[in-house]
Amino acid sequence: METPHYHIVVLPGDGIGPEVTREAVRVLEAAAEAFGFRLTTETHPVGGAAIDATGDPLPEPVLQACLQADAVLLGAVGGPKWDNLDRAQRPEAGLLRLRKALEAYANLRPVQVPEALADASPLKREVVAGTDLLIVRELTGGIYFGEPRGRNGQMAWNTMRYTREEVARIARVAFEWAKRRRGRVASVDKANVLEVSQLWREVVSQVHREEFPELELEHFYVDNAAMQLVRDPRRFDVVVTGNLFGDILSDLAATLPGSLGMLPSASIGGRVGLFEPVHGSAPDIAGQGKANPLAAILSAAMLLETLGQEAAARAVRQGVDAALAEGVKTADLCRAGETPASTEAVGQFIAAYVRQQTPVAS
Ligand SMILES: NC(=O)C1=CN([C@@H]2O[C@H](COP(=O)(O)OP(=O)(O)OC[C@H]3O[C@@H](n4cnc5c(N)ncnc54)[C@H](O)[C@@H]3O)[C@@H](O)[C@H]2O)C=CC1
Ligand SMILES: CC(C)CC(=O)C(=O)O
Ligand SMILES: [Mg+2]
Repeated sequence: METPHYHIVVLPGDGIGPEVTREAVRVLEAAAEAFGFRLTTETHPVGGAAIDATGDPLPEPVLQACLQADAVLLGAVGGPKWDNLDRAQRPEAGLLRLRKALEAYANLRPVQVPEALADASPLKREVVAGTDLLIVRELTGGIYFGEPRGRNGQMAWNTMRYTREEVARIARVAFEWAKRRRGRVASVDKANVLEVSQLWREVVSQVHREEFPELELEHFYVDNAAMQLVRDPRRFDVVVTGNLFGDILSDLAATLPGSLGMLPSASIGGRVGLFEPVHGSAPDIAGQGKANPLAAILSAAMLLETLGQEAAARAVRQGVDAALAEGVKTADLCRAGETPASTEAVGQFIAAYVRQQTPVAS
């Protein structure tokens, strides 16, 4: 059989983006070696780095490279240096344009609390231990993209807008994942106030009734969902919600494993998937070798899975578990008295672990 070959575009971005992406690429290269596939990478600037190089946060050649790749691995964009630019010129605008151009409308954000992290959470161990939920966030619609938008001297305005089709397709993604998991979907909206949420609720209910009646569906208002997520996270299996609510709830959910540095994501829907940690560029710790690379490494595991390299993805996840079990972890996960490992040391540990794995004979 011909050796599979994957071409990955790597967009390190800004702040800790390059630091965590370097470790994710190290682990991907180890996986290719151990599991017998070919991996080539091509690295481009995005966000602030691209603004500095070209004046544009998503230069056209970078976008074209992404559209032609097998997958895109991104670090994070943004930082104080670019905070005073007009909205459309900011690093974040480049990322939003990339998501839209890739038609990556479904953002999958798994949140798990492995045993080794139950004490890293600011919440009680008995509340968080064993949490295993999946946030399915709509990524190319809602208030981040709605028109009209703008500002004048006296006011500013944005539009939260969803079509029936946009809601139905993200609802289907959530129900399909629930089928493969524990069969429960929680849909989050603000239907007691917003028309757009009333439509959201109506369409999610219709997709449930007509296409997935065997699954369980609950509706939550977003304020209550935020409270329930920290009060009793294990009640959730799949959580489906819009762009803004999903953005906020996923950072909130990072308190469950104890750090934003633990949450990976996959953004899918178009031909090319985009894989990136949930966190941002963390300017407060950039350049210090402190950043937790696990969110980026787990995003690389999601990339491998999406490309059909399930065994390699499993080995990467086991490598992450092994690092945590052995206490090879960055400062954000350490309790008093524990010695933190550097970003690089964590990546090296997991790459070495993956290299030792023997693929299952096919
Ligand atoms: N996908 C992306 O590229 C995103 C970019 N941003 C941008 O990032 C910049 C900073 O935004 P913030 O609100 O500070 O959010 P942030 O996610 O960068 O940081 C929030 C807090 O979490 C910590 N943190 C984040 N990732 C970490 C990691 N891997 N290891 C250890 N600690 C970690 C940071 O040190 C900070 O205290 C802004 O310009 C923002 O627009 C924010 C979120 C997503
Ligand atoms: C455009 C990004 C900065 C939005 C964000 O925080 C995210 O996607 O998690
Ligand atoms: Mg966010």
